[in-house]
Formats: sequence, structure tokens, C-alpha cells
Amino acid sequence: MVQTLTDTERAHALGTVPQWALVKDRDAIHRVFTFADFSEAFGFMARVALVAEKMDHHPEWSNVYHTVVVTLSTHDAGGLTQRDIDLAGAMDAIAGA
Ligand SMILES: C[C@H](O)[C@H](O)[C@H]1CNC2=NC(N)=NC(=O)C2=N1
Repeated sequence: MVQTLTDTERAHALGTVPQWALVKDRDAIHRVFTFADFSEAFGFMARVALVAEKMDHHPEWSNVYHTVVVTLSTHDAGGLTQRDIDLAGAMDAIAGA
């Protein structure tokens, strides 16, 4: 079973994905991606979906027109783990930032 990050690990891990912020009321990270239009946003989601499935780690997300709102947390561990940091990094790379 994957473990939630310790405070020291968390500080280091968050530094590797600086565009993500800790969620206030739960142990999770959050980012809003904004694209040029719906096609770009949905194309991003399609690419991320394939990667997430391969990683066996899945985002909580929603889409409205050109924005994709994402929360990452590891349900099996009840909080933030390295798996969330890895998926966040993969999403950043797919989005190009
Ligand atoms: C059985 C399967 O491996 C698990 O349910 C995976 C799938 N995707 C997951 N995604 C996320 N975000 N957290 C999990 O704990 C998780 N667990």
C-alpha cells in the first residue's frame, strides 16, 4: 500500500510541481488548466486519460469549455502520495507547462 507523504517529502515533492497548490480542507493538490478552446481542453483530457490509466492513478476533474479543473489525491492512502506528484508532473508535461 502506498503511503502518504511525510512533511519533509511533501515540501520537496511540491517544489517539483510549483503550479499545483495544496487544497485547504483535504490532503490533495489542485490546478486549473486553461486552453485556447474546448478542443484543446478535451484533447488534453484524452491524452491524460491514457497516461492515467497506464499509471493506474486517476484524476478528479471537471471541464467547462476551455478550462480543466483538477484535484489529485490518492484514495487508497487517504491523502497525498508520490503517485499524485507523478501524475501532476505528467499532466504539466502534456499541457506544455
Ligand atoms: C484498484 C486500483 O488500482 C485502484 O483503485 C487505483 C485506481 N486509481 C486511483 N486513483 C487515485 N487517484 N487514487 C487511488 O487510490 C487509485 N487507486
